[in-house]
Amino acid sequence: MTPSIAFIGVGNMARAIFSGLLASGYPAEKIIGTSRTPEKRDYYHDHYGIAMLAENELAVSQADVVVLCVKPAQMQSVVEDFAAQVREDQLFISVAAGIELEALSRWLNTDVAVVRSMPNTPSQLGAGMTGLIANHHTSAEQKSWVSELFSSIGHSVWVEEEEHMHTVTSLSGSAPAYFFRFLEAMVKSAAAQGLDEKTSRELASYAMLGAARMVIELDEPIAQLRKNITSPKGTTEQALLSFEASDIDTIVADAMTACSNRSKEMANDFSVQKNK
Ligand SMILES: NC(=O)C1=CN([C@@H]2O[C@H](COP(=O)(O)OP(=O)(O)OC[C@H]3O[C@@H](n4cnc5c(N)ncnc54)[C@H](O)[C@@H]3O)[C@@H](O)[C@H]2O)C=CC1
Ligand SMILES: O=C(O)[C@@H]1CCC=N1
Repeated sequence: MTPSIAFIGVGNMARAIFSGLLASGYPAEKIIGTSRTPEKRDYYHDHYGIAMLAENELAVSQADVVVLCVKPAQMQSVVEDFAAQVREDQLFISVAAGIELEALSRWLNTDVAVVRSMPNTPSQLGAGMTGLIANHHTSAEQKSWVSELFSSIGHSVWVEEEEHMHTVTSLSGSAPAYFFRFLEAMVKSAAAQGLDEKTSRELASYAMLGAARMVIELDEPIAQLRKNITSPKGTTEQALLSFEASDIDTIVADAMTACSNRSKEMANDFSVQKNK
């Protein structure tokens, strides 16, 4: 039987996941969303055909699987508000950055299966990448169902150590924004060279997509793929020399470290020590 899934907090990430699920054939009548805003409830019901409820408690009581999609700062009060409704046969999946399994289990206050995920917004096109880790109440069967769920909207990877979720956040959860920022800079530079935005956007984004596909589909080191484009005394060499002059490794490492560090700070804010 297809499990019913409740999305608590319907914003960017919840919409990305359930629209990906619907596109992959998940039945709309098995999806519930919650929102406190009547207009948003009407909109999501009308556009996606899913049930939209005002009460998180009611949605949780009707679901087999609950996907927690509110912002990290809201998570504790949202979860504690419905914790009395939780049944031990349910499965909870959090998408929140920085919130550890221990904190989620503490707020749920029941020996229930909890999966911490770090998805990304390309999930809405079936092109997502999600990092996953589960608590010890999660059965092998539940983990396999979660793998299938996230595979229907892209790819997923289980990590061994919860600490690795900080790195996952900086590598795939937040990373689409880095690539958008890179594209924005490219389109801006092309405009300065006189090319219109629509044409620049198409040229640069297909170059990005093609490069990503080469990394994924060809079994070659990334550095070799780069070298294959870089003719001695050619054009690419000049662009890459410019990146090296700006110390691209440091620019990227600093950004990824800042991202992971913020995730660690958020974990610390909700840790058991801090909440004693
Ligand atoms: N946006 C992204 O690319 C990613 C986001 N995440 C995680 O997803 C979660 C949500 O992020 P976004 O979707 O970007 O934020 P968002 O602000 O778009 O969505 C959160 C939604 O929760 C709703 N909400 C707040 N309190 C509520 C309550 N008591 N009951 C019901 N709904 C409530 C808000 O109205 C909002 O629509 C965060 O925890 C974030 O860390 C994870 C990976 C990627
Ligand atoms: O910026 C954030 O906190 C969320 C988590 C990963 C992507 N967006």
